Amino acid sequence: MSQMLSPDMTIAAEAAAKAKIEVKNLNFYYGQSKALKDITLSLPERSVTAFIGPSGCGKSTLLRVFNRIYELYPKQTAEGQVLLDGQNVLDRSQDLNLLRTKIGMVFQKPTPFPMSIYENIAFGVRLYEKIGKAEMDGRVEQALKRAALWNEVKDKLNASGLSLSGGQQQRLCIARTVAVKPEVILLDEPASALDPLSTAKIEELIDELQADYTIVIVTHNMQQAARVSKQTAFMYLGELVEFDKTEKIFTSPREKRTQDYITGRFG
Ligand SMILES: Nc1ncnc2c1ncn2[C@@H]1O[C@H](COP(=O)(O)OP(=O)(O)OP(=O)(O)O)[C@@H](O)[C@H]1O
Repeated sequence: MSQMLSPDMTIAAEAAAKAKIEVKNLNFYYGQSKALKDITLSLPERSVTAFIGPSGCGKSTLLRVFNRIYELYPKQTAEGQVLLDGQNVLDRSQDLNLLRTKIGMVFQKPTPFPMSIYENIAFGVRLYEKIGKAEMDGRVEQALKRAALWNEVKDKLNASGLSLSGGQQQRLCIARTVAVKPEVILLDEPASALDPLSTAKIEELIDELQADYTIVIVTHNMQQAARVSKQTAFMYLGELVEFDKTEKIFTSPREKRTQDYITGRFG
């Protein structure tokens, strides 16, 4: 007979069992300069985690380690482990193309390709899969619907992606990311270049996407972190100061530095 667990124990057991990404003793260097110091944290699956902290504390650096995008630049090195479903993505043998299909990324400034709305999505899919026209049409439609953009663009799929508004362009970038069926989506300040209405749409979208994806968002905006995330990591000078449920971080943080930051005493 199975043993009954109290609700609290069940939640704790589930949280422990479903880590999607586990970071262990991670250090990161720009040349000789150490930008991340012994970071250890575990990000639960199908949930939104926010990274907050003052400018230069290492939020974007940590995000960029997850899909090894830093390797596009010379003299940037990571030490330690980043486990994706238990596999260390920092292993030399890791297939980087495969890793980047599993872990998609959306940047601060919308970066649509200079091609049609349709092609913005199809282009990425073709890099990884060979599929026919009908299936591609379906994939493009599905991705645009997932990014809450379909109704606004369905009659102009051949128009340039660059003809869209900033907020629409950012949702196109999210559609492009979703279309290759990732497991994790990294968002680096995805709404900081957008107006309040577009920001609200992106936040709504993040809330919906967490049903299917593990999401990590870097944001300067503490209200945004509080609105969209379940867990929040507060970083300072390359260290992870505190990582906890978002509600706890914003109402009763353990560390004085977190308290000072969220109450606006520095940052
Ligand atoms: N390409 C680079 N070369 C050298 N140092 C860098 C580089 N990019 C970032 N750094 C340094 O690494 C540290 C962490 O930067 P990072 O961009 O990760 O911080 P952040 O918290 O995301 O900041 P912001 O909120 O301003 O984007 C900073 O001291 C920064 O100056």
